[in-house]
Amino acid sequence: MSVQNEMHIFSSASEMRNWSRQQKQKGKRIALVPTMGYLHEGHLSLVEAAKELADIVVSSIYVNPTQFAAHEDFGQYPRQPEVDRAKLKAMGCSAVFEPTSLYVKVQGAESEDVNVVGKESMHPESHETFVQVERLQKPLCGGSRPHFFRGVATVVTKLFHIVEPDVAVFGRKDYQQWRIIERMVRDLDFGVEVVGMPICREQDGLAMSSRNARLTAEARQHAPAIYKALRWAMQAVESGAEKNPGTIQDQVRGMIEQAGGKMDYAELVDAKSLQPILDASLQTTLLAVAALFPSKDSQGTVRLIDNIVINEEILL
Ligand SMILES: Nc1ncnc2c1ncn2[C@@H]1O[C@H](COP(=O)(O)OP(=O)(O)OP(=O)(O)O)[C@@H](O)[C@H]1O
Ligand SMILES: CC(C)(CO)[C@@H](O)C(=O)[O-]
Ligand code: BAL
Repeated sequence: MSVQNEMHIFSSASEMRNWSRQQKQKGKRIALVPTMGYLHEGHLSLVEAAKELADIVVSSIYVNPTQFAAHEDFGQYPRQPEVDRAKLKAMGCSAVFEPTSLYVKVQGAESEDVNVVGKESMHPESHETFVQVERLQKPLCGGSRPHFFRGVATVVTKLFHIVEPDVAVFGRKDYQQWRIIERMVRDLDFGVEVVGMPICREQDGLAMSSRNARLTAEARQHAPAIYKALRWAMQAVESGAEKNPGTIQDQVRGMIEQAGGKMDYAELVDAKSLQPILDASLQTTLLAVAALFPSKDSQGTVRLIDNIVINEEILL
């Protein structure tokens, strides 16, 4: 543990938990903002929201191997811990949890976490307990990243057990992730309130994402087409001009592909159940997309996700 200008930095789970418990004994309410680092304004908006919801904000920075498959960008994921710490300190975070690993290796094993590649995700063979949110994890990102939400739910469970927050703040850019954590907390009786905050965007509409830093200059210029397509769809449904999910999905795909994106998916689903819909005008609808744009690193592509909620007032 170290203290940088009053901000505590923990790498050990037990030290983190002890500190959290001490704060609770003093009557403090704790908010957790889980991240994978390389922080931008989107992350900082979550910290800002967390400050309003609790007395103390803890942020975690951990690029979690179990939510990556071997062929994905775990190695290329951008990292800048010193800069991140300075940003969190400036935002008034009280503590940062930065574990080196959250997955226990068999004593004496030679390999590091990321060198032991499971069939679907990266974790040491010695780790065998996972949390799965059965139905919500399947559609959208679960289609092309079948390992992903199992890794997310498992690591968020661990973070909740270590930090023991009263409230945890997530971004709705990762809309499916937010819904999955909400459901996990409800189904498994975690005593944590889950809050989802709106998407922060760059001036040209591109959703802020740590992975934007990996885009080529040209791809960065073209990627705002994602948000333009989402806005077009929202306008088309809410004005009554279009309600057929298939037609809207095709248009959105076309607009993103024209900008050089390779589509993973563009889907209209019910905003709560994430199940396919027949008529976009009848319920609050999530239009979620994932598309690949060229990267400047050896991975070749960057997978960007974004979404828009249509007819939001129906759900409210
Ligand atoms: N643009 C954004 N607006 C609001 N919240 C965001 C935004 N980007 C990320 N978040 C939220 O920040 C938290 C941590 O996300 P993460 O560290 O993976 O950042 P990220 O920018 O989404 O990275 P990437 O998409 O490249 O993995 C998540 O709850 C995520 O939804
Ligand atoms: C929630 C999370 C920190 C779990 O690793 C990650 O999926 C993210 O940054 O969105
Ligand atoms: N925010 C999403 C984390 C991931 O793509 O692994």
